[in-house]
Amino acid sequence: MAESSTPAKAELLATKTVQELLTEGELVPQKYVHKEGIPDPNSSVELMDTPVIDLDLLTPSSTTVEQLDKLRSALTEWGCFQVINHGMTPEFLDEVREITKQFFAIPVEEKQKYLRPVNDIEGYGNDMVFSEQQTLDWTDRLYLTVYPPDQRKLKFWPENPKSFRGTIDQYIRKLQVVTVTVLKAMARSLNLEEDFFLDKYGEQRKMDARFNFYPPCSRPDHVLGVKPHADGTIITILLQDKEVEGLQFQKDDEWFRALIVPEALLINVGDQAEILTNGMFKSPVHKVVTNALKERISLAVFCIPDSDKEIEPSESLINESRPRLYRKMKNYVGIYFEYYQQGRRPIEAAKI
Ligand SMILES: O=C(O)CCC(=O)C(=O)O
Ligand SMILES: [Fe+2]
Repeated sequence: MAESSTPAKAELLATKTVQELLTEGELVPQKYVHKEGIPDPNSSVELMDTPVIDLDLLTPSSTTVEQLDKLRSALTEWGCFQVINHGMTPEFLDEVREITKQFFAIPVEEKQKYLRPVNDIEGYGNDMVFSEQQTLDWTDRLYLTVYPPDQRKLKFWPENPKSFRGTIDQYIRKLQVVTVTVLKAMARSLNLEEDFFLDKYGEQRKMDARFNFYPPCSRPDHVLGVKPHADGTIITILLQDKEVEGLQFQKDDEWFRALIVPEALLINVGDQAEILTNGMFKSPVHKVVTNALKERISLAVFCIPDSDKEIEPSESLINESRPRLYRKMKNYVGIYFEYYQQGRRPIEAAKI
């Protein structure tokens, strides 16, 4: 989640979408080039060994100690895991991927109807640009608030493909159930009260969806699909492309490739869960590399706590050997952007 709120006083610059650039010529503009180069953008990077967990085995009635251990060690070591048996068929997930591809494939002029206004976060376009110095991401996006339903700005919701709105509505409904089950299991895995994370997620919880489209890029050794960042969420639920890799996670200063499991959702811890667990769960730094030949899509759904909730480490995870690492924060996503654009990790703002 590289964007979350609109900062008050930045000068916003309009840019073209990557798809538009590509219709104009082959050359990658300097604004996208990381001069120092991208270390190892391709498959010589090792695969992560995060677990694939059956969601059914995380429900209170069927959880075993073994499952919770598996979950806890994935979230403390990597900050992410993949989940299967989440109540959606592989065909339905393919449909979600398909409508994403179809939206980005409609003519540019038609997509312009959904264009993100320069000072808004929602809509179709690319990164908000704050300075001439910002290195841009090689991606086009559609960013939508998808939950609660009454906060949807339908003017940004595509009518083409026809099934877009209905399919996303259904997908988001299913994700409510997944989110509740996962947040409860996360709490139980740390011996916290089952509703610990859910309470912090709050009544006024929000979900934003970011549909990502990464066109092929002729310079994968110097251009990133998404710069390294951690998400400002409590958790993020990601539907990856079924065939094309690109996502990488950092662990102990090394990068690892996320495995594609077509029928799975990838769930990662966000900064707010790292704060709530006093650093027990890691909000992992991740990035997306580009591919010279193939396009890639993904759909990230950001679970964002009620901005009125105070987010601070659980007392039960603070002790002599693990002193309190973070202070109390409110509306974390409000500070997220400011830090991100300065190239700093927003979670630093919460560090004691
Ligand atoms: O495209 C991906 O796989 C990940 C995108 C991502 O990290 C994000 O949108 O925050
Ligand atoms: Fe992310």
